[in-house]
Amino acid sequence: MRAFVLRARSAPTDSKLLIASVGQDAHTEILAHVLMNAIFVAQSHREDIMVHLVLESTQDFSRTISFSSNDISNLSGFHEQAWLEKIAHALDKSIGMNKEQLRNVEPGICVRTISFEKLVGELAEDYQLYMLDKKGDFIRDIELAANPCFLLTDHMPMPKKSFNSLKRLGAEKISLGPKMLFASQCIVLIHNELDLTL
Ligand SMILES: C[S@@+](CC[C@H](N)C(=O)[O-])C[C@H]1O[C@@H](n2cnc3c(N)ncnc32)[C@H](O)[C@@H]1O
Repeated sequence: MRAFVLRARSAPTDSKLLIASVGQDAHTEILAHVLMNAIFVAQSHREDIMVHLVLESTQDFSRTISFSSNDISNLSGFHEQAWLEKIAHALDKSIGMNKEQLRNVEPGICVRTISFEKLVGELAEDYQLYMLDKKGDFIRDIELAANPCFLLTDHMPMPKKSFNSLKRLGAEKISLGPKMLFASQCIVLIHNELDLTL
């Protein structure tokens, strides 16, 4: 299983705001781009991929929306709008949830009121964590674990205090090269590196 976590610090947990923020300062289109590139290939989808989107601009709790590529069905198309609809629907389903609860939204999609820190603490039990960082070890100079989980951010960088807790969880910093890329572009390159080793 390959997992990707997008820490979307500027993404609203209100579905209407989320949709209204496409192309605006919060750049919520990033979430759809990440899902597109993590899960789809031409005319098909990848197997054994988990994507966790953590939306942190909230009045109550962060929302972690998790997508399992093996189980998702009835998407309305291979496009960003289809993913934004799924995210908005999950957010609507999460209204009224208390802290650290889970709700199944539909096959392959669930929403939880857990924080980024709590999520990565759980993931560290099953995955080797890799934090994407231009100053990390170049991806081709290391051997990636069989069960990698890649941690990315939106346009707002990871807060400094998160680095120490991630280090304690064994997270390694990896780089994809000298250019600052979008999170979704990082995902394409990571998939390709792993595809080449299969
Ligand atoms: C648009 S970047 C985030 C930019 C953010 N303002 C910053 O300064 O970190 C989105 C994500 O891609 C990762 N990223 C972008 N280019 C990268 C590269 N060349 N190597 C590794 N990670 C990269 C960043 O670490 C971040 O997780």
